[in-house]
This record gives sequence, structure tokens and C-alpha cells, in this order.
Amino acid sequence: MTTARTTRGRSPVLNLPRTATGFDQVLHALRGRKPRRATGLPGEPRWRREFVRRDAAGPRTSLEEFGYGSHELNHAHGTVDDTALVGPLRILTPEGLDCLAEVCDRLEPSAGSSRFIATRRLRSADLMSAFINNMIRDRDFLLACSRLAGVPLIPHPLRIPTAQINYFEGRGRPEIVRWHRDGMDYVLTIQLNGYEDYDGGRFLYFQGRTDEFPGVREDDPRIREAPCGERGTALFLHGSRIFHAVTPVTRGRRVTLVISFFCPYFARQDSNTFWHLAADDGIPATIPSWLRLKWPVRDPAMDFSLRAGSPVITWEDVRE
Ligand SMILES: O=C(O)CCC(=O)C(=O)O
Ligand SMILES: [Fe+2]
Repeated sequence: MTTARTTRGRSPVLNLPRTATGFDQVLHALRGRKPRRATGLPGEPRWRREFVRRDAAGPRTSLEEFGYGSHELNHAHGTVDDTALVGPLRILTPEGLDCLAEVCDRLEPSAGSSRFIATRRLRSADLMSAFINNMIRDRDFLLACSRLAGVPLIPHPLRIPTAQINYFEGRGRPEIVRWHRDGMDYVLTIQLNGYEDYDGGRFLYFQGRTDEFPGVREDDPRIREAPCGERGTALFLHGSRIFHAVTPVTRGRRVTLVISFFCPYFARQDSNTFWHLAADDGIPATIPSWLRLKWPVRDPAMDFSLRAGSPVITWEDVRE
């Protein structure tokens, strides 16, 4: 599993592998298959908008603190899209969290293995669970996420990666998340277990620009651990600009829900690339979603919100 190489007198390069890029990414795309989809969850708990906490907020780090210059960031309506990381924070009430954890547990038999990222996960969970579908399209939930990010957000219209559940179990094949950056710009991860439930499973990130990441060593002080050890903790991440990874779970069970968002006002700046997506889901499944994303639009906020089946969040909503 490890790609660590020890060079005399220097710390090893990262002890977790990186995801494929370039030609290897294209090979993954050629081998990739459309994710399986289950038929739904009869009798699952019902989503309620009261499950969204009114006070969702947490410590924030900006993209400037990761080394990005203001000219590299999106600007609109007097706002700079410079949120790098927010958290730890809580976005669901305890009851909402219990219901979500139950739904994710019941979806586990449908999860498949990913060679690209290397954990067991379930893509498009919102197409299998009415609870998750209603949660990520709830106006209060989207507003809370938009305020964390500082820009208006809707669920990502690509659909397959929008709501993903990762399952890690400390037996047999080590389940990890390799070092990678997401195709997605705006990503919220909700931890459905705490450190008392498992060993390992630490969420690491690199506090630097993505172009500074190649060659980074294990003891580089810019490698940090995100504080998400408490069950229910959420972490908002500008996923496409931050390298991150999850260390192997060596005991117990760790489950996370990863939700990807889209800012319709920055539709043209979306960071996804065809090959990154295809390496995950295969080429045939990626073509239709890619066309849906890239088709020219006249009113991006309205058009993308309709495609994502989502309420429209405006800049004024974010500022209130
Ligand atoms: O499971 C986690 O904590 C994060 C996983 C992740 O980075 C991803 O699925 O892209
Ligand atoms: Fe990620």
C-alpha cells in the first residue's frame, strides 16, 4: 500500500499514495465502470428541516493562508471566494445526525470499491435515499452551507459525485483515501463516527498550494490533521485547491458523508475535469453529466438550480 521511499538522512516521501494523474488517470477512466445504484430504502427516517442547526459555524482558514493570491480567486458581487477550510463545526442536530447515520448504515450493502481513491464508497447516495436527497436540497441546509462557504451554493449538478458515503473498516484490505484533491470546489464532509469508534482514519491536509505538493515529505510541517474526531463533526473544504488524504483505519469503523456543491454564479470557473470524473465513474457515465454541466447557459443561477432540483440561493441570502 505504501509508496514511501527512504532517502538517507531525509524523512520518507508521503507514506500514503497519491491518486493517479495524467496517463494513469486516463487508464482508470478506460477501466472505470458506472457506479451501481440500489433501489431505495423503504421505511427510512424522514428528513425534517428542523434537523439543520441554526448556529452552524466554525473556525475558518482562507485560501490566502494556503498561499493563493487574490488574483487567482473568484470575485463577484463584492465578495472574494477565498474560503479554504471551515471547521470543526456541527450542521445537524443530534436527532438529525442519528437519522443520517442510520440511513448511511442501511446503504452500506450497495457500496462498491474504488481503485482510483481506494476506499469503499457509495456514489449518488441522494438518488437512493429520499432522506439524503431532501437534506441536500433543503433550503435551510443549503443556506447554512452557503454561509460557511461565503458564496451561494446548490448541490452539484453532475449528480454522480454529489453525495458520496465513504466506508472504512479496520479489517482485511486497508481502506484509505489516497492523497488527492477533489474535482469539486466546495465540499462538506460529515463524520458519522468519532475517534472512540476506530483507530487511524485521520483526515490529513496539506496547508499549501496544490503546485507545492509534489515531493512533499512526511514530516513537512504543512501536513496537518483536521480536528474531526467527534461524531457529527463537519468540515467544509475548498476541495479542488487543497490536497488531502485519510490514513488507514486499523480498528473499528469510520463512515463519512461527503457532499459536493456548485456555485451557479461561478459556473464557468467550476474546477472539474472530464478525466478526473471519468477515472472515478468510467467514460460512458461521465459523458451525459459532463454535457449537462458544460452546456451553455443564459441564466446560470436559475438554470443550474433547476437542473440540480434545488432552491436558488442568492448573494443577498448569504450576506443576511
Ligand atoms: O472520508 C473522508 O473523511 C474524506 C474523503 C475524501 O476526501 C473524498 O471522498 O474525496
Ligand atoms: Fe476528497
